Amino acid sequence: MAERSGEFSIIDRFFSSGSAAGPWFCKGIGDDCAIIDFGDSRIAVTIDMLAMGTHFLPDADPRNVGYKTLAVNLSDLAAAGATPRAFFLSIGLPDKNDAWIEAFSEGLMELAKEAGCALLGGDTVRTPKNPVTGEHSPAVFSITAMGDLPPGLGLTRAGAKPGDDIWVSGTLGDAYAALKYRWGHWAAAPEAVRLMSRRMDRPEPRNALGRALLPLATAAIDVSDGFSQDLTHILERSHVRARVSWDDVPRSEALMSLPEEEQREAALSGGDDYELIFTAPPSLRKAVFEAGIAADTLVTRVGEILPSDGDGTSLTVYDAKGAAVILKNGGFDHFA
Ligand SMILES: Nc1ncnc2c1ncn2[C@@H]1O[C@H](COP(=O)(O)OP(=O)(O)OP(=O)(O)O)[C@@H](O)[C@H]1O
Ligand SMILES: Cc1ncc(C[n+]2csc(CCOP(=O)(O)O)c2C)c(N)n1
Ligand SMILES: [Mg+2]
Repeated sequence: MAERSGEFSIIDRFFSSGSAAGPWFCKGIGDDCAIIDFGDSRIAVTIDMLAMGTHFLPDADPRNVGYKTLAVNLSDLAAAGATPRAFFLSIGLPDKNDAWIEAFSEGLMELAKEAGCALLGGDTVRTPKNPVTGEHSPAVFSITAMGDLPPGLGLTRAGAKPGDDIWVSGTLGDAYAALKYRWGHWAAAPEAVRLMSRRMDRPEPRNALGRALLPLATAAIDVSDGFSQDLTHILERSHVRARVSWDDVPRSEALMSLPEEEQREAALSGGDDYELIFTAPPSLRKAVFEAGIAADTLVTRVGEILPSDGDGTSLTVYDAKGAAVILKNGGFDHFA
C-alpha cells in the first residue's frame, strides 16, 4: 500500500504493529470495527471520539452532541453488520455545567434506548487548564461501542471483487453543506438549511441495513471522512479500482438546490454522512434492494469495482458526458 498521509500516517507508523499478539482471534484490524471471536460468540468493537470545535460547534445543542457521540459509533457497528448491545463513555469537561451535561445525557440516552444499547461504564475527567488564560480546554467525548454478530459473519473493508456493484445508503452531502452554511461559506434557502442541519446534528446509523447486508455484501464502510476517501479505503484493502457515476450519487432535494460545484464537494469529499458504502455482486441486485426495503433505507447503485491495474488503487468519478470529475479535496483528515 502507498504511504499514507495525515492521521493515517500516524496510525500506520506508530500504532499498527508492535503490540502483543493476543490470544483472541480478531478479524478486521484497520477496519471500522475489530471483529473478535471467543468461543462460539463473535462481537464487533469500535471507538470514536468527538471534540468540541473539531467535531461539533461550540454552540451546538448538547442534546444533539450526546445523540451524535453515540450515533457515530453505532455507524461503525453498522459498517460491520453488527447489532449494537453495549457502550462505555469517557468524558473530559472544562467545567461542571449541569444543564449542559443533563441535555447531553438526554440526547445520548434517547439513542441508547432507540438502539437497545446499554451504557456499562466509562470515565470522567476535567480537561487541563491553560496556565496563561486560566481556561480549561474544550470538552471531548469518547465512546467504545460493542455489538454482536452471527458466528462466522461480519463485514469488512476487504473483499470487494472486480465486477461488484458499488452501493450507497441514504443520501450524501447534507451534513457538510449544513456546516458550510453555518461557517458562512455557502448560502441556502431556510427549509434546505433546516433539513441539511438535521443530518449534521442527528446522523442515523444504518444498523438495520448493515445487518441485512451480512449475507450479501462483499465489503462495507461507513462514510465519516467523505465518500471518495472512504470508498478508497475499500479499494486499498480489497486491492481493486472503481468507477463511479456522479449522476447516480444520491443527493437530497435540499442539496440539489445548491450549485452543482457545491453538491460535488459536499457529496464526494464532505464527510459526516454516516451512510454505508458497500459492494455486492450484480447477481444479488434484487436481494440488495429487498434488504433496503426491509431496513426502510434507500439504497442506490453508484458504480462498479474494477480489477487493479497493478498501479495501486484508484477511484474515478465520471460525469454524464463521460469526463472525469475533479475531486475538490481528499476528504476529512485531522492532520492534512
Ligand atoms: N491510535 C490508534 N491506535 C490503534 N489503532 C488506531 C488508532 N487510531 C485509529 N486506529 C485504527 O485505524 C483504523 C482507521 O481509523 P479511523 O479512525 O479512520 O476509523 P474510521 O472508522 O474510518 O473513522 P471514523 O473515526 O471517522 O469512524 C481503524 O481500524 C482504527 O481502529
Ligand atoms: C465544528 C465542526 N468542524 C468540522 C466538522 C466536520 N468533521 C469533523 S470530523 C469529520 C470526520 C469524521 O471524524 P473522525 O475521523 O474523527 O471520526 C468531519 C467531516 C464538524 N462536524 N464540525
Ligand atoms: Mg468508520
